[in-house]
Amino acid sequence: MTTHNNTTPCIEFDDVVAGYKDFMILNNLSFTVPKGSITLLIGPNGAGKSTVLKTLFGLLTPRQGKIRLNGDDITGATQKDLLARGIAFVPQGRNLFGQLSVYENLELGGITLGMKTTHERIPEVLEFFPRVKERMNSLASSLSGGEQKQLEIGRALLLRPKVLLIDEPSIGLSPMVVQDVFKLLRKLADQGTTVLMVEQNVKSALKYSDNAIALESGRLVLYKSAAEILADPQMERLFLGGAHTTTAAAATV
Ligand SMILES: Nc1ncnc2c1ncn2[C@@H]1O[C@H](COP(=O)(O)OP(=O)(O)OP(=O)(O)O)[C@@H](O)[C@H]1O
Repeated sequence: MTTHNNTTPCIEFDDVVAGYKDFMILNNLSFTVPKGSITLLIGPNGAGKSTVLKTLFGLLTPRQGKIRLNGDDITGATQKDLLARGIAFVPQGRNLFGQLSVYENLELGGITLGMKTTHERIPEVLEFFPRVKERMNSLASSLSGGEQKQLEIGRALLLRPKVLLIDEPSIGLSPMVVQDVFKLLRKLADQGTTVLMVEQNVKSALKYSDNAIALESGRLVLYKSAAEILADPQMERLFLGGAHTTTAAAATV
């Protein structure tokens, strides 16, 4: 949680409807994510949090509405275009090539950059993760869960993303490693990266976030600053997975 006052919109969802085949998950969803902030997506299982990230990363095409990045319409843009515009996605779970080395996994992350740039950037990314750096030549599958997640984040950082989408980074990590991941995200946001994160570990994540958006059935039910939520005596209800609060009606959207 910081005292960021930057309200320049980076990501805008404008009346977005999106889903799988004929089943719509996001229902007329509108919100704005300010530049250089960490915004946390919260809500019960199946609310559509991951679907927001997937839609933003071009894995789903909105059926209706607009998505904008720094004012540019990116609705329906290809993943290649979105990567070129600086959007990186760290999905839920493990997404490494276990039988390749740590270094080779990083090389693959830089495939759109070309090998020269990738090799220049790998050392700078590894500076964020000293333990991963020590294991540079080990198989990715031999890293601990926390180190593997750090490597995945490092692979995304190779692209020097302007927007980092990250889905449940804390899964399978010890509380201390989770704090390290959140601290790193905070540092990146303070340097200007816009972070949109899905995280079940709400209370802990809020401490490092600027704003939170609560979804229910693909609809926005609350948009508040992290500070306000943390100070709200009813906030525990959010952490139990139900985003219905009496504050929802008064939410600032
Ligand atoms: N590939 C898919 N095909 C069809 N339905 C899907 C697909 N992926 C997700 N869904 C459905 O979309 C809905 C929203 O899923 P989503 O993963 O966005 O929820 P979430 O809020 O991230 O939930 P969780 O906290 O459980 O991860 C769920 O009902 C889910 O079953």
